[in-house]
Amino acid sequence: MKRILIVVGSVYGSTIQMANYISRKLDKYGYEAEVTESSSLENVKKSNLLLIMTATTGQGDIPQNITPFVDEIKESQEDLNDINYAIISFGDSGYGPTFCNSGRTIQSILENRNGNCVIPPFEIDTVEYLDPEEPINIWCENYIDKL
Ligand SMILES: Cc1cc2nc3c(=O)[nH]c(=O)nc-3n(C[C@H](O)[C@H](O)[C@H](O)COP(=O)(O)O)c2cc1C
Repeated sequence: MKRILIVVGSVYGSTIQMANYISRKLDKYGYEAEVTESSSLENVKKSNLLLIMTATTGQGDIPQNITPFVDEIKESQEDLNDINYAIISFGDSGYGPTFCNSGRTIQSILENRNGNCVIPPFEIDTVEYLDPEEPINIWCENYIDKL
């Protein structure tokens, strides 16, 4: 069974709700998903896929709850070619140039460490959806078979 580690960056909790929602869906598809707000490279290596789901805070900043995790990846000297990852970002287009910047920053850190991006970065403009689960359903329809 494929293990998926979902690391969530959130300030107000809505991204955690979406992570729990996707986790339940992944379980139904036969994956073993774990949702966490704090993880480590060691944990990532025990999983088949690292799925980062993150909000953006401040002016394009990464939520504090995942900065230790992101810093560990950034400061690691390892080649992370064995690590498969995907990123789903949540933001608000009203923030203009910093829209979903947290996900973009993490994407570039993982690219620099040579991680293996298995699904194109997916950016959700939360103000576009009345039903917050809708973009998650779209992501699953498009990509679940690529996990
Ligand atoms: C103080 C504050 C700053 C924000 N800054 C940004 C930003 O720079 N870029 C962006 O795309 N969204 C920004 N957002 C929107 C959040 O990323 C978005 O609402 C997200 O869904 C919140 O997720 P959470 O409930 O998990 O924290 C900001 C929201 C707040 C309240």
